[in-house]
Amino acid sequence: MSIPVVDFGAYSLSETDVTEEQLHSLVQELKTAFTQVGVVLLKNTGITEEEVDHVMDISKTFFLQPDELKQPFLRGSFTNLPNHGWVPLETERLNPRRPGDLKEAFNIVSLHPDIKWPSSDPVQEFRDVLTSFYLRCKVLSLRVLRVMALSLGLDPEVFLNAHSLIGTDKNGTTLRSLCYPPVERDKAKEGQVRCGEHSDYGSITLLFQSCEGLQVRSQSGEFINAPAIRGTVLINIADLMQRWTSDQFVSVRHRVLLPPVGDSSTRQSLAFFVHPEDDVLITCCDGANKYPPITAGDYLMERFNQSYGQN
Ligand SMILES: O=C(O)CCC(=O)C(=O)O
Ligand SMILES: [Fe+2]
Repeated sequence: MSIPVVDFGAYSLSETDVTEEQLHSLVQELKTAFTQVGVVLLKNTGITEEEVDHVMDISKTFFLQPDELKQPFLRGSFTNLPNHGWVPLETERLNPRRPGDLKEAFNIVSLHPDIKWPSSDPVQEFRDVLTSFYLRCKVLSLRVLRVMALSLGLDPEVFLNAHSLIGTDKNGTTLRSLCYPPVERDKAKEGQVRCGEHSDYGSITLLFQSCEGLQVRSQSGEFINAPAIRGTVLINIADLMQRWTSDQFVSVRHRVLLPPVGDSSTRQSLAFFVHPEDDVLITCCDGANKYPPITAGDYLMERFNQSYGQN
């Protein structure tokens, strides 16, 4: 298996007039990718390498600060936003059978003006840079969701209607900036990895990577290295979308292992996890009733409890 690369230029963020013909060809390409592989690399989306670099640079500056400066933003300390904030090293297990993941993260779930942001001298730009990137990812996601609905012969608005409150506390969509620090092999615990194997929880995920390291599991069960091509965004189907489409779109398991011995580099990535509104009831879109209806919010809480060792 290899990950298909699709040119999204005709419907990129800077394009306002996509023709029927161009849209039709994107619909076909994304249908093949999402029904057969579950993942695609999109190029020419309108989100530039420079934008991604800028978000990664300011994020790295934040992560390199001492923990006591990050502590006030700890995940779990924001009222009504259980997933918002800083996730320290080794506190999350995306595969609950492994030790804590060797990664640090910052999750942005809501853009509400009252939320407090890191703003000390070296990270004064953090809020503006991450907010504008969040909004760019939101627009791209909505374009992709439209193409996805068309590819299943559905009303083009069907997924969009369930994603109209992205960036508010009624919707779980999250921009997560991830940082995988250099690994000291002799200190790593048995079975510990950078990011345990898992599938994502929501509709789709957009992923920007600084370098290779991500592995994606093919439908036949082997893990393959995902290329990190500058200027592209990797988009994968997540579990709720698979359920919503009665398994027509397939979500993919993926992971980030430890780097090879002797490689002491830092890895960074930016993941935009797209979710429907919390109160949207997800029922199979083809009427098949293959899975019982569940609200997007209940489904998400169930999955978080597994990753943070509760339940
Ligand atoms: O960092 C990566 O490349 C993958 C991160 C990921 O899969 C996740 O946080 O869900
Ligand atoms: Fe993931």
